[in-house]
Parts: sequence; structure tokens; C-alpha cells
Amino acid sequence: MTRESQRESDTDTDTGSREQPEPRPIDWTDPDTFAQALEQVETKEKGNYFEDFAEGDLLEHDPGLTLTRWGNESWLSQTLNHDPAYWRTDAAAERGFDEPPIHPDYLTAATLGITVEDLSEKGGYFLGRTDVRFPGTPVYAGTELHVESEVVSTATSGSRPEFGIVTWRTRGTDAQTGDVLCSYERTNMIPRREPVATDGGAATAESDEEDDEPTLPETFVTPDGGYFEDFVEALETVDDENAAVAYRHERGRTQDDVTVASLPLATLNTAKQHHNIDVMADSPSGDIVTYGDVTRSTALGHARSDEQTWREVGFDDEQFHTFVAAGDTVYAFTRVLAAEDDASTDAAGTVRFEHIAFNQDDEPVYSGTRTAEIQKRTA
Ligand SMILES: CC(C)(COP(=O)(O)OP(=O)(O)OC[C@H]1O[C@@H](n2cnc3c(N)ncnc32)[C@H](O)[C@@H]1OP(=O)(O)O)[C@@H](O)C(=O)NCCC(=O)NCCSC(=O)C[C@](C)(O)C(=O)O
Repeated sequence: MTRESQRESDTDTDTGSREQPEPRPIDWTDPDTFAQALEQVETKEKGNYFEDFAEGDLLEHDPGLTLTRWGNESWLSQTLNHDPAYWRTDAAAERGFDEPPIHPDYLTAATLGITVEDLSEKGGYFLGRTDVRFPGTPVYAGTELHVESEVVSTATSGSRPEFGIVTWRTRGTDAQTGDVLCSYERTNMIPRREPVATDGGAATAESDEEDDEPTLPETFVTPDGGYFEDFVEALETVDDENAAVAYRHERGRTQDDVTVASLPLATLNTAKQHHNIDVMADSPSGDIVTYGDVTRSTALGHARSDEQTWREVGFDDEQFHTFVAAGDTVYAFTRVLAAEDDASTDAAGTVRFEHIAFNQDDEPVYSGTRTAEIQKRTA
């Protein structure tokens, strides 16, 4: 509707608006006028400060999303998660799925993405996540995701007085059935409205210095293949503390506009860290950075390409050690911690891994443990 026709239609109604004086025209295209206006007006802020969270608060996150095949495939293709069971009907059927399901990494990223507007859009660091579980899987395309979070704890940051530390328990549910599909506990640093006096985190700094000396086993063993039996055999050869089953994966994925900005936005993650270069130029990273879930999913994709994954069970002790930005390359390193023949199917065994994502300078950027069911060669 043009401005002229809007005025005509207003005079046709009985709203009383015709009695208001016509607003004074302002030339917004004059740069000085506009710059002055921007200085004087209030900004409608987004996100919550640390002080807005109290233990026990329950937040229902408004933006839900429908888990689509497009979203799943975009995520999986770009993070090099190319397991055929998530792409082809015949491969899905062989693994007991009705059709290619929604991948747990995309489900986790979408569950977290939806929460950002309420929990962490104000900024701050993604410190860690644990107890990531998928009680309602397999999940299929078309499922509508509803997400809620409860504040588990709030704490002062000794090292960063301008931040507080908040932990939430988040649950992603099927909006129709209420079944929990994904749940986890996440911890972030969240900006405070008002900085507080702290001890400067001296105790943490001292203990970091003590940990400087690397203590590596003498021998590293690589499994012969990617089946459950290969992990069992490799672990049997390292039963003293001077050996470990650990290896690196060859693939790397350089971060670009798609991985840094597009993938998080497709999960409705509104964190400016991933898409606002203007604001991030003044931040410690100096640039937009990769969504933690993209970094870890990429590293996991490299790891899965060297194993016969059956199902994902869960993830614990996940931490993000430094930023990943456009142009950085994400590689992966795996240590095998344990293998037990106690999976939910005879076709697989359970393996516990420790995965490290690292960059082109060999710096760890993510670490975490993962429990997955791995297919048996003999099945
Ligand atoms: C975070 C940085 C600055 C810390 O670097 P540092 O060396 O200072 O680390 P620290 O001294 O070990 O930890 C700082 C404080 O956090 C505490 N802490 C640490 N971990 C935990 C935990 N799990 N649970 C509870 N508390 C924890 C720790 O105890 C300490 O407390 P203090 O201040 O009182 O001394 C550094 O490691 C870094 O820059 N990491 C990268 C961070 C990052 O955000 N990466 C992901 C990309 S951003 C993202 O995806 C965003 C998302 C998803 O969209 C979105 O949250 O909205």
C-alpha cells in the first residue's frame, strides 16, 4: 500500500487517527541527521543478561522448527557426515530405520540453535556441554521440534568479572507427542549488566602452569579397521598405561560462509558470533566464528568416516577450547577408550571414544567423549 492510499483509507475509518498531527518530515538520508538520530534513540536489545537467569527458571523457547530432510542433508553434507544410512533408503533399512532419519548431530544443533535467542544471544562463550542423549530416536523428517530449558545453576566467573556462568538443562521434544528426542546440559559465560568484583581467577591460572608437562604413552596403536572387533583387538594390545589406541583422521574441512554463517542460521541460532562481522570485528576473535556444533560435527564426521557406525548413544564432557573462524581448517583426532559387547542389538558393540577437533596449527578447538554403537564385522 502506498503512503497516499494509506491516508485515504485512514480517513475512512473511525479510529480517531485522523486527529493526530501529521509527523514532521525528517530527511533520514542526510548522514549527519541520521547519525545523530542513531545516537539519541534507544536500541531494542535482544537476549538476556546473566542477572536475568535464576536457578529453577523454566524457559519455553518460542521458535520451534520442523526437522526437514533439507536441513538434515545440508548439515550432513557440509560437515562431511556422509553415512549412507542418512542418505539412502536401502542403507537406512539395513540399519533398522524406516527411512533415512534425522542425524543426532543435526538434531543436537537444532535443539541448541532454537535456545540461543533466549539463553545466549547476548554473547559470551560456549564453555561446555555434557549428558547429550537421544531417548526418542530415530527421528524422521517432518517432526516438529519444541524446546525448553531449565536453569540448573548460576555462578560468578572469577576470571571474567563482566561475565557470569550459567548452566541449563535443555530438552528438545516432539511437539506432537511430547517425547523427548534430545537432551543435554550446557554451560555458557553470559555478559552481566554490571561487572562484579572477583579474585581474578588466580587459582585457575596457577593450576594451568602445573599442567604444562605433556605426559604421553610411548606407543600409539591404530585399529586395523572400523568394525567393533577392530576396536576390541586394538584395545587388547594396549593393556598397560604406556600405550593407547589413538590416531588422526586425514580429512579436513576449511570453514567458509556456509559453515560459519549458513548452518547456524538454518538452526535458528541467532548468536551474532556467527553472522555479524560488523559487531564481531571488536570482539576477542575479531571475526565471525564457527558454531560449536558445526566444529564438533565436522570432527565427528571425519571420525565416523573411519568406522562402521551403527547408532549414536551420547556425548559427554564436551568443551570448546578456542575459536574457529572462516579460513580455519577443522581436523580430527580420536582415542578409543573402551569397547563392550553390550549394545542394543547383536549387530553392534558399544565403543567409547575421546574426540579432539584441531585446527591447521594443531591447536585443539574441541574435545569430548562419545559413546556409539559400532557395527560388528561378523553380524
Ligand atoms: C571460553 C574460553 C574463553 C575460556 O578460556 P580460559 O582459558 O579462560 O578457560 P578457563 O579458565 O578454563 O575457564 C574460564 C571460566 O569458565 C569456567 N568453566 C569452563 N568450562 C566450564 C564448564 N564446562 N562448566 C562450568 N564452568 C566452566 C572455569 O571454571 C573458569 O571459571 P572462572 O572464571 O571462575 O575461573 C576459551 O576456551 C574460548 O575462547 N573457547 C571458545 C569458546 C566458544 O565459544 N566456542 C564455540 C563457538 S561460539 C558458539 O557456538 C556459541 C553458541 C553456541 O552459538 C552460543 O552459545 O550461543
